[in-house]
Amino acid sequence: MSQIGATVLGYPRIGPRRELKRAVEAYWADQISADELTTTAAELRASTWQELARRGLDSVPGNTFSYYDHVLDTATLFGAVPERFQDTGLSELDRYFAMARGRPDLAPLELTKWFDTNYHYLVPELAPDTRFTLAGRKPVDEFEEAMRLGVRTRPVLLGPLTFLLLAKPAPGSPDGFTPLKLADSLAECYIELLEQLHEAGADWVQLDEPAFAADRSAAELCALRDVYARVTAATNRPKLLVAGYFGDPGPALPILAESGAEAVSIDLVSAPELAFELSEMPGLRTKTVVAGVVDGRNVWRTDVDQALSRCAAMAGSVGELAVSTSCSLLHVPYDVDAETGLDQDVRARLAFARQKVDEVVELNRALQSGASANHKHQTTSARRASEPIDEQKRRRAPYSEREHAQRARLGLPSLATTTIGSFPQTPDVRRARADLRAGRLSESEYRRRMRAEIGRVIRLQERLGLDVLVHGEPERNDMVQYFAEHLDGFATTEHGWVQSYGSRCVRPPILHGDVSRQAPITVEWSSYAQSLTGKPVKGMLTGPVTILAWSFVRVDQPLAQTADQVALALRDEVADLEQAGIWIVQMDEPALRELLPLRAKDRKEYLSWAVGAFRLATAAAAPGTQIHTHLCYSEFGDVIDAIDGLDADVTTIEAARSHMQVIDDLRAAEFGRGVGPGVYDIHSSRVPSEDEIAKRLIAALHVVPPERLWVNPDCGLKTRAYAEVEPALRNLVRAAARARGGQLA
Ligand SMILES: CN1c2c(nc(N)[nH]c2=O)NC[C@@H]1CNc1ccc(C(=O)N[C@@H](CCC(=O)N[C@@H](CCC(=O)N[C@@H](CCC(=O)O)C(=O)O)C(=O)O)C(=O)O)cc1
Ligand SMILES: N[C@@H](CCS)C(=O)O
Ligand SMILES: [Zn+2]
Repeated sequence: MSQIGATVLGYPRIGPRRELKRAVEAYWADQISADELTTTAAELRASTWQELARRGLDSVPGNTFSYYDHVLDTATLFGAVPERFQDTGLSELDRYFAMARGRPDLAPLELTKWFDTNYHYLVPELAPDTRFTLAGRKPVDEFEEAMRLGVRTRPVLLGPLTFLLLAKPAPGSPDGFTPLKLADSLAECYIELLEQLHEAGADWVQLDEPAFAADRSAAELCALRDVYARVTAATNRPKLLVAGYFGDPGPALPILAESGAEAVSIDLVSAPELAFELSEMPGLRTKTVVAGVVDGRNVWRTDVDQALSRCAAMAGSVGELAVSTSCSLLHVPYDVDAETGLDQDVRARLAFARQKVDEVVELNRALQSGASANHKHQTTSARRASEPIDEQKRRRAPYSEREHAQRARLGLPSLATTTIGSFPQTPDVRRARADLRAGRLSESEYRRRMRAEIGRVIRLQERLGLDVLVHGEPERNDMVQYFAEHLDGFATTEHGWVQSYGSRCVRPPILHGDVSRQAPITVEWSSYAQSLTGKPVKGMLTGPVTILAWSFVRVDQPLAQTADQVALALRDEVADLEQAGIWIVQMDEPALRELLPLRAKDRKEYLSWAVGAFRLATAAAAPGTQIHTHLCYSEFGDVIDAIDGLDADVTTIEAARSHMQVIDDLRAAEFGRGVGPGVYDIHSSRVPSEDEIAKRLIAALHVVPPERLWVNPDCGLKTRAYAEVEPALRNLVRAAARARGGQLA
């Protein structure tokens, strides 16, 4: 049987030119048939396997393809389809997409972020009566498909424990039910699947268990031991590689070391100290340890000497040593070579997925030959920013004084209505930007079109009767990339797409050096919008933590220091907006929760610098300038104190999807400033009724006094269409008016 040798834990699947995104979206729009979609998918899989084999991997991961999300794939594979999606009369493929995206009459599964990355998965819903069955053949079919092309893959499956730990109890489940209670029945299905893969000729299967990089209870660790005892005891099965990543698996590692699995992989990028601790785990002496020395989540070339010395440290403690990436390469773009516009110095320091495959192969070769490679790649610049000054993180007046000054200046009503910033990015707007990039449109014509769009957005908001207007962000391709394109110290890519969720992708900027701002970035657009209306226009900025969270960051200085550099640049932007007569500035921090360390012991330090960076960016604002912040995409209950610590005058926060759960969190924290719990779920095309919004306002008014309650959607409207946005906002404004008039009871 083959050894693992050089491998990667997973690979991007959207296609080097986003072929899958385009095909899936065309299928949804009825522009191509299911057959055409499956053909594109098969072509993408084939080219991935062939390329990975050609580049010299000894073990090629399989089953890394997904039409939407690998957690959803796992749920459907094991028959965990919530009742509302059964008997719909839909084809298997359409039912799968309905679970992901919903239908007018069917709520989708909840979407949430994958550990501390910018990828989002669909949350399986499990109930006490969920009966797992092996309902599909995807991993087996794809294994056989690859075999026909001459590649024996190593099918990658989401591990049973991580699957259960990522799931949530289905609505209506009794108190005390946890998905983990279904472990026995799920283990049986894994055994059946492993038998099928064995029969098909798979010699290795990878089971991903990243959930153990977070704090886990004794019961969860026990379940890990029991399930793996059961699964590994199966007789007709391939060898098992259990992959832990995104951090130190802590007490899970000795359990896996003593289990019957033939291999474990460890993430030596996030937990390099593990390389020196394996000697304490005798169970590993008979196992293959897959050393995750090539960073699967960042884009810097690997320091070969450092990687080899980590491998060398493990040599005496393990059976076989294999070389790999720290995690799946899902989180990095395909190919540096496609980026012809990048600065040469920056480019020379980068490795995307393809280059990382080459690095793994090269490292494994060096390891086998016992040679120490003499390549040295300095990952990032070593320049240092000046120390942040604590006084710069405090506003000039306490909230009570600021509230007074802002009330006098802005004269807003109770339950003031606003939106979160972006309005629909219409095909015309996106096309104009594509034309600008391609040189088909001049810079001045592009600006003229964006101003025309801003004019339309302002007129619409005036017609609807909103109180605080926005310019609509038409000029932004993305809320982080746009700022990166205007700041020194960042590089941006042309083709560096990474899947964020489903067919949606982002191009994370590359933060490679010291960050600074040469000139105002947003002032021109916000002041143009303000010139068109007598109502206040909110300036719109992305906060330092979110800019870091959604970029590839330098690793040669602490993140806290980089955050303060970004914050100082934004601080200048806030000052310029004030200077231009913008009295309300929103600094979005949707990713504040996203960077929260997986282990509780590391959180205090993170929250301290993250909150500090936000304050550094905003605190210089005059007391009469109203600072808003906006948070979304997460549940914020466990960071509510940090949100309070941001000291923003108004916090708008996603709430509609979580049934206004945030209201209870705010009550518990005695949150004493302006708050806008989102009353309209912008993730769905459904138009919320006036009554429904009014009910949400009633719930909020139990906790927040009317003069501090803001009425707004959950998040920006960029992914929606005007046909939905206009009636939804009309209902929102009407519901607020009813509430102001006390007509809610
Ligand atoms: C809020 N979220 C974000 C995250 N990370 C970010 N960096 N940004 C975010 O907004 N993480 C958490 C969440 C994730 N959510 C989303 C939501 C929506 C998207 C999304 O819609 N992505 C778009 C791409 C956006 C973009 O960069 N647009 C560019 C390029 C557009 C493009 O593809 N152009 C075409 C030509 C178009 C034409 O001719 O009509 C082309 O180049 O081929 C732009 O507007 O200029 C997506 O389509 O996937 C992502 C994450
Ligand atoms: N201002 C941004 C925030 C998104 S989280 C928007 O409205 O799209
Ligand atoms: Zn948002």
